[in-house]
Amino acid sequence: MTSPYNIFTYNTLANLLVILLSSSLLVCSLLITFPNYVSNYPSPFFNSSIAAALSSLLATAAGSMLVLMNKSQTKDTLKPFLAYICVSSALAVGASITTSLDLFEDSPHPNYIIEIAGGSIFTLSTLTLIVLCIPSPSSPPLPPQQSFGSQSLTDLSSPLLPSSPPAPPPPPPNKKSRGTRRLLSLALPHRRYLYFGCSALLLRLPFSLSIPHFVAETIGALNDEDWDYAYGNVLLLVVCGTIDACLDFWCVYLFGLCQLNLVKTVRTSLFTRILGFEVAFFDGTTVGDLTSRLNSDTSAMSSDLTWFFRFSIEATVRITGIAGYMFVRSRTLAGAACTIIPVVAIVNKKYGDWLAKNSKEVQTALADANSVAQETLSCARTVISFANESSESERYNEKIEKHYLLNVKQTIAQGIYYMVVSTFLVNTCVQAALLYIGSRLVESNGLSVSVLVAFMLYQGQLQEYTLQIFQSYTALRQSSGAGDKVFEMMDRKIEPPGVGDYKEDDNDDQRRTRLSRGGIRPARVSLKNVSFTYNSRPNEPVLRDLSLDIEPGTMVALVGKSGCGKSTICSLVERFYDPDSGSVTYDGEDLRNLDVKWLRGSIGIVSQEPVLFSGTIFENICYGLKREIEEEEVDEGELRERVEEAAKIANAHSFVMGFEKGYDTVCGERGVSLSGGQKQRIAIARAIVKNPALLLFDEATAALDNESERVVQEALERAAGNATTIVVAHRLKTVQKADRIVVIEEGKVVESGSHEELVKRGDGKYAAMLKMSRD
Ligand SMILES: Nc1ncnc2c1ncn2[C@@H]1O[C@H](COP(=O)(O)OP(=O)(O)OP(=O)(O)O)[C@@H](O)[C@H]1O
Repeated sequence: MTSPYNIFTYNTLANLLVILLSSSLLVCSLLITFPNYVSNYPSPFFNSSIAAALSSLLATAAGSMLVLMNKSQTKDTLKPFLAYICVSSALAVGASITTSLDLFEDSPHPNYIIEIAGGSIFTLSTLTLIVLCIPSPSSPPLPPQQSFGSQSLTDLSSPLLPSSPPAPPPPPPNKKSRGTRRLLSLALPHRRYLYFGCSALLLRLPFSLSIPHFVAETIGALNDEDWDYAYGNVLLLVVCGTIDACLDFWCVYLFGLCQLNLVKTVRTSLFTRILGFEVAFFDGTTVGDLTSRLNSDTSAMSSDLTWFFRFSIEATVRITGIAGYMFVRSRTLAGAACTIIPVVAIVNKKYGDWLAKNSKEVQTALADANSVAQETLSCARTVISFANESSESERYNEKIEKHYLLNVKQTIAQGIYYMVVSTFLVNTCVQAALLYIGSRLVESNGLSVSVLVAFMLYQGQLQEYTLQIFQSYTALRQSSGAGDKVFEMMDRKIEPPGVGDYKEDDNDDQRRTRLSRGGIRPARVSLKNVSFTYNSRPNEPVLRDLSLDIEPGTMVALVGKSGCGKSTICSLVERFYDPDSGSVTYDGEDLRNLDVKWLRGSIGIVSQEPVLFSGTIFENICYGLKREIEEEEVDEGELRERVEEAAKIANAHSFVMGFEKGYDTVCGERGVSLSGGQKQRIAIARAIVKNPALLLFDEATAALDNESERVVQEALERAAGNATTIVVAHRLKTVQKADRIVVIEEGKVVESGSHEELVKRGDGKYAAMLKMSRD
């Protein structure tokens, strides 16, 4: 194993060596260039020495940047150095070719092909070097399972599940580059749009690039009073411009399509992932936060990513083409036009890093504001009834103000960036320098006016696309800021009771056959020496060494003071949480060995506040048969029959038929258009329509008035007919028919027996509770 000390020495030496070499090259080139320029002596080495000077200047700047950026000394930092040395050599080759071209300068047929090749190598090398400098030097490869690659949607989350045996912990990643690389890999499944988009782009570029040339040629022809040539160029401009415009549609459409698909994929995979999280995760996360992740973060990360591909490709091709054209027409002016590139690279790198950090904060602030809005709007009735509208508005304003201030900061930074880079450096300095050098060349008859005009037009484009290539990088960093938050959630380890952690083992088929529908039912449920504490309150144990055995087909009622742990027992039976010690078994099998989806599918639950979905009554009852419907196990007629049968047992059929649209009546969001008792009866129908082996009624009648309670209680008793039933109840009169009543106190079973047995005891806890409730 290489010691960190060795790597450090190697990296530092490599950097120093490269800087030393390129600096000497720079000094030599300047020594040749300046005397030539000052004396205006037309040396054959004049232009090429400028190129050599520039390339070595770039090499020096890039080398220094690498040293500055090389903070983490990992093995991967070697890669950019090797690439850097290769690119530096390419620069030197480019410069030498350009130099050798001057030897042909006096020949009657200058070799333009070699000139173009020399210029292109120079430009491409420069761009490659800068692009290489931009990412952080240490970018450890993604472990294969974390790369999205061409994986399917479900595959996106599957690698993140705990595996058996547990994988060794991954090495600490470089978050910055990992996020960006992972973001880029997201586009891979949609690469066909990118391929076609890029083809359309490459096809249109020659037409698009030729336009300034025709403009310059027309102006030159007007100057020479060559009218036919001028009109011919105008015609060519119109033809090329029209073709360019038609192909532009396909570029916008295909890249846009890629973006839409990207957003869709990220959203659905994130949504699936979130639904797989364990219940404890939802205890500590607000809905607003999650919707923010799903809406703004996913669209922020995807929108810039697609345009990154488009603009970086377009800009690279345009820059190469323009630089090639410039080097053919005047290498001196071309060299001057390219000097700005490394400066823009450095400024952009700094700006991009800052923007990524700030954009993460902006997204967090927006998520906070969303949480408040979501919470307030979902409890609008309560807010209004307490006349707290203004204080809630104030709370939202505070959060949105923070978001606003962060955006103001970003806008100021944006303003400074455009002022310095775009307006001052590019528009002012470079234009003035080119006009000055160009005028000197025109004065000494080294250049025609039409070439200078073409240069001025092309240099505008050159600078614009140079900026664009860096801005697309900046946008990528910005989207990776939002992407980090999405990936954080994607990578979040699912704790055991989540639905996403299920791993089949050899015994599963056996178990499922034994326990599947038609197998043992109703179910037998046992809790053996169960102790449990919620993670969010580690110092407050809820259940303490609790044991409870529930015979198949019996109804067991859990009673006790508020907060003694009754609902927690139901949550453990549903495997929303795992006990800290002891075990919960279902037909003798520890819940941890069962497919959690299958387990929950065999349990029907009715809680105190049933949540109905916004669809029709029929759809709400069918919700309990989702799997069967998806797998086409029930046909439409059978479905109607089962729904009506369940509704009849739940005492819901008659009131549903009283509605004008019957089962097609819309429940409204969260069932607002139904009364509490009606909602509860729909919820009972929903729970029993799947014919569950175990029914959990968690204070199902607690919120109802006497009449509704009676109807619902009747429904519950009828529904309990075929299943093992656990009833949690406050009102003792609702549990008197239970086979067994279990009294819980401080997380322990303190008494158990039928109503009659417990009453007979006289001095027991139940008898006392009963007496109190009658008083
Ligand atoms: N998600 C949670 N996170 C942390 N603590 C919780 C959570 N749910 C319940 N608790 C705490 O656990 C204890 C038992 O709660 P549980 O809901 O099981 O009581 P309960 O007997 O059903 O009460 P009630 O009859 O009032 O519904 C309480 O102190 C409660 O505050």
